[in-house]
Amino acid sequence: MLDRLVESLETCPMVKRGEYNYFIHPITDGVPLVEPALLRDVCSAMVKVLDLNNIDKIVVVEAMGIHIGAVLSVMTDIPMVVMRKREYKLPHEIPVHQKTGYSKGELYLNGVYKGDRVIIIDDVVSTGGTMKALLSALEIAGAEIKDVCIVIQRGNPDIGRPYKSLVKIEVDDRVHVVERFI
Ligand SMILES: O=P(O)(O)OC[C@H]1O[C@H](OP(=O)(O)OP(=O)(O)O)[C@H](O)[C@@H]1O
Ligand SMILES: Nc1nc2[nH]cnc2c(=O)[nH]1
Repeated sequence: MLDRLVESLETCPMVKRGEYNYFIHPITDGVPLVEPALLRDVCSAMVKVLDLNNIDKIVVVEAMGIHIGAVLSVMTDIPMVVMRKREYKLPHEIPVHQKTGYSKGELYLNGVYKGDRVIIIDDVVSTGGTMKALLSALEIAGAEIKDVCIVIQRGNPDIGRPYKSLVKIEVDDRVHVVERFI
């Protein structure tokens, strides 16, 4: 099920972002082309890995969680919430600070309320900064986090709670897939 993901990761191009070795891949960048079969493989694997019983909302973070969340939402009929990089100043909007290995900024959560049973999905976890920001916003909202699944785990980042991933990679001058969880 994940052969296409593994093969495309092991052959994807790398660039430097400062001192950070950044891999460029369709799932994490939408570049150069997102093949439907790859997206289908990833979301089918997520359906197998995630506990989808009694879930109110799928929560993703702008930007490269959106395409995965959209496909999963259509597959499961569970609505999706997108945590944005732009504020809307809606009532109950929750702002948090995001820091990754190469960037920082603000994230704004709307549309999640006390008692919502949510799952979190994202394309990659590296320093864990984005997940920690999202988790803190969901805690403020009073949501119940039922499961977390991230497509690509880069190293062993701690996000302050257990999470699932489909593949684990190590990155030097190229990507090495060191584990596949399904
Ligand atoms: O574990 P971390 O170090 O936080 O890195 C993981 C995050 O990095 C990317 O987000 P980013 O906001 O950089 O880019 P995007 O807008 O292309 O998703 C990616 O989509 C993850 O959310
Ligand atoms: N595409 C991509 N996204 C990331 N987010 C955090 N690290 C990376 C990376 O190396 N590549």
